[in-house]
Amino acid sequence: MAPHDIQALGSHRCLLGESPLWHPAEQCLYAVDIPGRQVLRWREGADAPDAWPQAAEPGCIAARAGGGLLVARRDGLWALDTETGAQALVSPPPYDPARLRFNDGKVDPAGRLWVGSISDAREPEAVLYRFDAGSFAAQVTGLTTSNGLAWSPDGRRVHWSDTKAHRIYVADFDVAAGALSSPRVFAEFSLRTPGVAYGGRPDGAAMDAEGHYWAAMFEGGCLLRIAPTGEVVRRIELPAACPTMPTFGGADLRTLFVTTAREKRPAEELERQPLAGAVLQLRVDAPGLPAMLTHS
Ligand SMILES: O=C1O[C@H](CS(=O)(=O)O)[C@@H](O)[C@H](O)[C@H]1O
Repeated sequence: MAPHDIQALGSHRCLLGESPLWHPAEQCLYAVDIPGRQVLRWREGADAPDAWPQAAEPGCIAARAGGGLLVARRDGLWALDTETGAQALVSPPPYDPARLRFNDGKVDPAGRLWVGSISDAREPEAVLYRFDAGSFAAQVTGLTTSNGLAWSPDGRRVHWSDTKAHRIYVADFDVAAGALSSPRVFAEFSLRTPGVAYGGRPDGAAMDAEGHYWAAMFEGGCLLRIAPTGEVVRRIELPAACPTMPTFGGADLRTLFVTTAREKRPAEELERQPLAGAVLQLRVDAPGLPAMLTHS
């Protein structure tokens, strides 16, 4: 694949794909379809993914050190045995599932799962949690759509976003303690303004080995590569208006896989953008950081 030759991974289309994960031990791609209520896995060369139906919307997944996945669903945190298909509740949710569900999540450099929630009514009642030793501890409150988690290559800075607020934040991170401090705005984007072209809002993200943060811009139809200073240094246009999250994969971690959404998009847009809902793939120069495994 030439640079910026953007293709769909097979013919599968998600309603709202999210949480792409290149499994470092299995060398294959996983993702979720949130409203489609499925965990998906693409094996090398397969057109259609394997699918594990879920009883509630899965917001994100993480690879477990002992094998299988953790699935953060509206109704709690679940273990999924990808060999047998068995599912077991690990923890109930730390919120009211009638109003919130889990959204973006990622494993920190010490193997703890961090996962945030999203408010169905898009009120600022969502929280970013750390899950460790069997319990959730709130780390950031007052969010609307917790998203965009990514650690710097040295593990000393953590980033997250609030999609509705159009902001990405950064904080110092103490790996041993699993604690963030000095949160500040990393990058911010214009809200929708009548008469002005809309650039989208920051959704899921991935970090490359050079310490640049890649943000999917929901309704902006692009990926942004953002330097550690917060400056946007590159923009890659995508053939889908609603990318939701990138992740680095392939043997050299230089293939960027990007989940996208087609749910609730206008019919004329879907006609113009037949790849909406696909997992997109493109080659990039700087490799990404491998996904961490969780010990939970
Ligand atoms: O449900 C979701 O939607 C949001 C986009 S928005 O909050 O509706 O603008 C997306 O960012 C999120 O990742 C997804 O889970």
